[in-house]
Amino acid sequence: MIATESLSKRFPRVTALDRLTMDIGPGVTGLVGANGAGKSTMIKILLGLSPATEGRAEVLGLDVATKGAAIRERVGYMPEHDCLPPDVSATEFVVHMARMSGLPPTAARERTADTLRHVGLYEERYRPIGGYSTGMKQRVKLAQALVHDPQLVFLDEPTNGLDPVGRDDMLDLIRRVHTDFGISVLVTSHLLGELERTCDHVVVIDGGKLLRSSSTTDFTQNTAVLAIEVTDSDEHPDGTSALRAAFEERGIETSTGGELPGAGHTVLITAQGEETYDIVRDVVADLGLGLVRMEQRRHHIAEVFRPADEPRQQPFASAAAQQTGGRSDDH
Ligand SMILES: Nc1ncnc2c1ncn2[C@@H]1O[C@H](COP(=O)(O)OP(=O)(O)OP(=O)(O)O)[C@@H](O)[C@H]1O
Repeated sequence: MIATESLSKRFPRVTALDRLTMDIGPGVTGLVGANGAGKSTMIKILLGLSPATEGRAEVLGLDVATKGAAIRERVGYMPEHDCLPPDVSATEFVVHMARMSGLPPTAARERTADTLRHVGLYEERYRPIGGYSTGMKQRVKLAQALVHDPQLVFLDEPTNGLDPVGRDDMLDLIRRVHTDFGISVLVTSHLLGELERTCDHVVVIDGGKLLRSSSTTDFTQNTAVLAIEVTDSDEHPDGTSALRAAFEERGIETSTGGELPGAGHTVLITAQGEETYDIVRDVVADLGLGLVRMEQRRHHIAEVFRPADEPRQQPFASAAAQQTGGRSDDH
């Protein structure tokens, strides 16, 4: 779908993209990087709106240097910043964008109604956009990117400014753009964590350079940590503590499951090999407890780039910012 080869973009004072080579297939792909990493610059080059300084890129097999108009016919674009006219309704605006894309009047109206229904704006579609919430405005921007039924959409920071619930809704919507309509998606974010459940593939850039390009499952490989949850019993009213004590007696270090709800009932141990599973089975049986869950923990994408001993190299927003949906330099 997208291929770049040694792509660079130099502004007088800054190199926004530095010899970046990548290959992106169909599906939902996340382009992740801190603010200023070069994400928006990449999208503008891929749309043929801004020329690269060197290197080349193709979108849907079309050269960005010479086929910009043909690319924009086939690709939808949701820009990062607010760009909506306040005095017109979502219907008027999206119909206008559909007409600009070349749809005849009737088709434009029909596609607009369908698309606004899909993004969850059907009820409010005749109200002026100026009175919309941030989440509703983001949906209008998404609708205008989809209205001409593109093969691919570029979504630039679509969760920007949304609260955690609004972000989850938007991420679900993005996933459905692909599953319901077969449209491939390139979505940018400065929050690694939010792309984990949305994207099939993640490309990470920092300072205009490619840090990593992998499928999401490669990022989230199994760890050696086993999470175990047991029932309580009459003999052991606190089954979790009894289990921890039994492991410690056998020289197996334990910890609890972290901050998540219910984590206090989860015991974590490090698997040394297949025999660890037998040990767990025997320990739980000896205590007369019920085994509720035993599973291998998976990495979270953000952990891959947040090694505990190298916090200064972590190029992305802090975990706290990820949880609150905040960003340090909103603009
Ligand atoms: N037209 C321009 N002229 C000069 N410098 C620019 C221009 N556009 C972008 N830059 C610089 O290029 C670098 C990459 O910017 P870009 O907007 O692509 O980053 P980004 O990853 O999209 O971040 P953000 O989410 O903050 O927009 C930044 O240092 C930015 O200041």
